[in-house]
Amino acid sequence: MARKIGSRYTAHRILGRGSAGTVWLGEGPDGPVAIKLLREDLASDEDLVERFVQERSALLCLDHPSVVGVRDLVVDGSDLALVMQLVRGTDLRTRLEHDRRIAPQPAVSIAADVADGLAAAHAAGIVHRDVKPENVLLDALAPAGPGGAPPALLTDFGVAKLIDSPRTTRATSIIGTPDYLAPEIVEGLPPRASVDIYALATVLYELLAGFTPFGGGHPGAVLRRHVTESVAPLPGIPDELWLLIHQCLAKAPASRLRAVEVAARLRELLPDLEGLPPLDIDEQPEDSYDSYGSYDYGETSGPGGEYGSDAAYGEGHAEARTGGGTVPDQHGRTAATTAAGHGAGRQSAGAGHSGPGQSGPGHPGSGDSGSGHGHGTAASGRPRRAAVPLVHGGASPDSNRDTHTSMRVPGADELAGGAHGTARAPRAAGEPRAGSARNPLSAAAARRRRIKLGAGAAVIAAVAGFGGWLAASGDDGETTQPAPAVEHPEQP
Ligand SMILES: Nc1ncnc2c1ncn2[C@@H]1O[C@H](COP(=O)(O)OP(=O)(O)OP(=O)(O)O)[C@@H](O)[C@H]1O
Repeated sequence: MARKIGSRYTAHRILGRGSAGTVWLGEGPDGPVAIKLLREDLASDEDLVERFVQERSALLCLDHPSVVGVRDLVVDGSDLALVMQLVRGTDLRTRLEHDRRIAPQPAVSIAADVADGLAAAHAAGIVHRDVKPENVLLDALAPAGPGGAPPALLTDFGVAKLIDSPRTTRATSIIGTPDYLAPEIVEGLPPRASVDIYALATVLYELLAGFTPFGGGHPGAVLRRHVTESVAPLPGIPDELWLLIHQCLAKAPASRLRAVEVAARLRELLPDLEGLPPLDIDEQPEDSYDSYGSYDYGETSGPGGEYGSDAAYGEGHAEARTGGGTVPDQHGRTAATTAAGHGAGRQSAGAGHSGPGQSGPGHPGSGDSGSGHGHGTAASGRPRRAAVPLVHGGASPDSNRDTHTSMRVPGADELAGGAHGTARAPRAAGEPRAGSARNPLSAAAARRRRIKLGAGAAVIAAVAGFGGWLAASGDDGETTQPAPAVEHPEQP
């Protein structure tokens, strides 16, 4: 059923739903558009409406082929709407869930497009802060690029921050998508352009591997891994490509490349990746993951359940996010909004991309930990990462696709309790698990495994502390205004 949005737009039918609202196929004076109609509770938030209007010019000025253009912002009675360029296609999450893994050449082509979009945004002083497959749209009508990849466009600039309301924002809070959060955000530093690079590298890794490098299990465990764990090379990945991903996943923001460099380097790699099949990686959950005391998101309870409780998240102000719509599957991610941090100038705990125990770039297979990923799965019957339900009303029963979550930023001592220097090592399909009786390297591997289990015990203790860390916050953080939506990123 059609409805008017302001005086100039008509919304015809729902294209999909996200955490912030519903996206409609609409019509404006210049033709078809996509209209993101924000949730009523957001639209009735005066502070948010004010920020929405303040952001208007910044959002409207970003004009790039790899960025979904914002055409208009409409404030009309109880309607608050973002009018966008209509992209006819699908989002990258849907594609990934269908294909599970994407071959190197099209994956790199998609990532290069996103890097181009980020480069334009960063040059304009805008940090996205929510780079993830859901926010990458694939244009099915435009001519395909290398490896048949459709052109990719980054969307939702500034939206995550807009809905990050002041009353829920504390200097000590993290509000975000755990899988894609850069370590410095976990440590409470303000997000700079380099957080987008880290998230983009995470997305590229995920396209190639079928899972994110540090994801899986309890969100607290995911955050800890960003700070304390290194990532081992994906089996079979071309060295140059791994080098690039590894550099962009550096713990120290300054060690990461700038978006413009990432785009150029990715495009340079494209010819050599032609014809390569998707990586052959075993992504079954591994029992070693249990040593982290972690949980599969898919096993979390529904609204009001274990992870939906205020106690589990301390501050109890998580916002409901709705999902569903045209994207049929359920995910366990939350938008990467974050409170403006504090203590600028602090070093990342895991500073330096060649920290202790971290696998060096360009050494495929050198990771030595058997720690698994515990990842959920797509429509294939494998367990899935479902959402961490954090509902303050408004989420429909089938809409656990995305949530906002909020946690207290851990102290240095809390982070130091983690498994420093471990490298998560994905296995090639069919390769025996490290330390198993079938593994020809079993003596050394078994020794490492014992060490790992010892570390695991320490981690269980640390995670217990981490749980307290999650539960203990609430009144200790001073209430702050969120950082301005348009930032002036310090280029790494
Ligand atoms: N400009 C657009 N053109 C066409 N379809 C769009 C456009 N923007 C969003 N969509 C579709 O609308 C749906 C919801 O998008 P939305 O941005 O609200 O949520 P999301 O990004 O999937 O999740 P979240 O906002 O919770 O992170 C998605 O399926 C997306 O593919």
